[in-house]
Amino acid sequence: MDGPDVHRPEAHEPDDRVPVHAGARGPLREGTSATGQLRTPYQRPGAAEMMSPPHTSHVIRDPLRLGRADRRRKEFTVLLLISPDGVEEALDCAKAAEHLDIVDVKKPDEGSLGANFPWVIREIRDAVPTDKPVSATVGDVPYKPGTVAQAALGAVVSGATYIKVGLYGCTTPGQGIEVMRAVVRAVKDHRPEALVVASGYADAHRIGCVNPLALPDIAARSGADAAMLDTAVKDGTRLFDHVPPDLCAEFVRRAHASGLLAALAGSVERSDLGALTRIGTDIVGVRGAVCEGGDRDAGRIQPHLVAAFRAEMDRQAREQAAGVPAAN
Ligand SMILES: O=C[C@H](O)COP(=O)(O)O
Repeated sequence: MDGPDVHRPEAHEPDDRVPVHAGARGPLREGTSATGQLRTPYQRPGAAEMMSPPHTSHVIRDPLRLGRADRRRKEFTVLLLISPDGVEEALDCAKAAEHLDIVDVKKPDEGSLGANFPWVIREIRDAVPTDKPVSATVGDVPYKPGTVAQAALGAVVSGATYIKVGLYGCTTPGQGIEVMRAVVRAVKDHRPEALVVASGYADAHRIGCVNPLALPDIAARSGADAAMLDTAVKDGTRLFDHVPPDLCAEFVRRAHASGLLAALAGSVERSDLGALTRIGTDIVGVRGAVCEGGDRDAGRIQPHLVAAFRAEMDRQAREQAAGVPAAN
């Protein structure tokens, strides 16, 4: 393929024609967009409003009752998804419930999007306040639509209302769409209001899976509700090391153009929040940054770190809504 080191599908291109790999030539590079639209301001279509109470923070929940300043702030409001590794940490999340929006059940020792046990999802659902949606990862999944659909059903039956699928074993958009269509059917047949999240990996070039910028199209064409990026290899490298801010902005633009929520994660730190807020992501997913010592494996989620993370998110939203250039 000529030009940039990865293929960048157009928003509605039938990607299943294209055997897209991020390839072995390295991460996405800043300024290499083939679209030329990266810095074009996009109109957020109000994707966040598609989530109904209690799925949203109060700012997003009541758009019609907002004043002008609040409406502007809402444009920059990001939902905070925190990933505990089990019931104990979920209880710590519950202590910080006022500062977070979504509790995301995973099993980090089984992978970046490692799936936890159904009974853990259920216990966590019971442990966190009922106005906080519980998300569950189905795993870093293989290209096996039947297997993955059944796992996704397990997650929704267990009480999760966001079902996240990491398309680890899919090497083409066509494979991703096949898996996600099966998941959407399995989940929505059981619980139509549940949200399905198609997740790819910012460091796809390291594992040979589907191009991260193809995720919005995969999500849209399979009937999913959100497109997400995380990192597959948790080795200290971060989202922006692999997909720089301008390409994350393109990811968000494509998701919004298809009426999807956009979610970004991958060893995100407080210092990334300025860029993430400007980009307009709807959800930021975090674990390491709110764990003791910043250690997602050995550390445990600390309520005061969740509060501090949220405080910085709020500061960024306020300052950007006011047009003040934020400090980062
Ligand atoms: O879904 C979010 C992930 O759990 C992010 O974890 P991380 O911040 O440690 O990369």
